[in-house]
Amino acid sequence: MIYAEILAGGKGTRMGNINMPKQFITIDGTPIIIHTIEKFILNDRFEKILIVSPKEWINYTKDIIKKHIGENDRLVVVEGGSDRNESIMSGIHYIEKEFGIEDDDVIVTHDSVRPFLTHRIIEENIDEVLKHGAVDTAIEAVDTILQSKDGEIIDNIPIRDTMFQGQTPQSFHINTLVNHYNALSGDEKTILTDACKICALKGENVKIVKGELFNIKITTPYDLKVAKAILQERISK
Ligand SMILES: Nc1ccn([C@@H]2O[C@H](COP(=O)(O)OP(=O)(O)OP(=O)(O)O)[C@@H](O)[C@H]2O)c(=O)n1
Ligand SMILES: O=P(O)(O)OC[C@@H](O)[C@@H](O)[C@@H](O)CO
Repeated sequence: MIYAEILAGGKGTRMGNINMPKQFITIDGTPIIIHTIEKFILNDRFEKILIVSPKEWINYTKDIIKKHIGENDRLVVVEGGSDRNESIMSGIHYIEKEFGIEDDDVIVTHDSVRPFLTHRIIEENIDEVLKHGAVDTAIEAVDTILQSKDGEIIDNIPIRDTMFQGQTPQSFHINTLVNHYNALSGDEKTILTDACKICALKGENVKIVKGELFNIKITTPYDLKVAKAILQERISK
């Protein structure tokens, strides 16, 4: 089976002083998370689309889905976890409990706050994850990337042609992801900034799907302004 999991379990602290997690802020009258869910609903290859939300926002999430999308049997709201990867696992536990997990079951995970992903990106994630254990979405680095441990002195300037910037979706054979995650040490878990790193750390080949420059993650108030501009100028169409 092919599942989608939209990650909305975060609080959005870098967005500053807001009265709700950033995924619920509206752009053009529609909450960011709804813009994102709408992209996934359009793809009928997903059996279920899980949305992980903070415990205290579950009812609110269900309410706005009802208001903007209506009843949809494929959408399921699940409680998130203490960090991003724990939220992914929380969705997977739900799948295991409700449906069981077969070796060929795959999951396409995506940040709720990246509403500008395209149909092509979703389709390529599905096609590639059916062939590989793990898939990341990335764009070629435009700037030269500097490496510095102390933020003062440059240690290394890697060859730019080999540098990419990771986005989401990130897609996995569910059992592969769970096995690698469970094999991580506590120290390894602390350095994770995404789920593909779980697989990369454990030697799994992670296939790259081409992302888009406009597939931004809305993290700060600046990103919110950029997101409004992307929508108004129809840059992501
Ligand atoms: N426990 C968590 C933490 C994050 N996320 C989700 O992961 C995505 C990317 O994370 P990020 O942008 O860091 O979101 P927040 O953790 O909400 O932001 P901040 O770090 O500023 O608090 C977001 O859609 C967020 O809701 C999640 O599902 N569960
Ligand atoms: O919470 P952070 O903003 O550090 O990380 C989020 C990331 O995991 C994710 O959105 C992609 O950027 C993956 O590369």
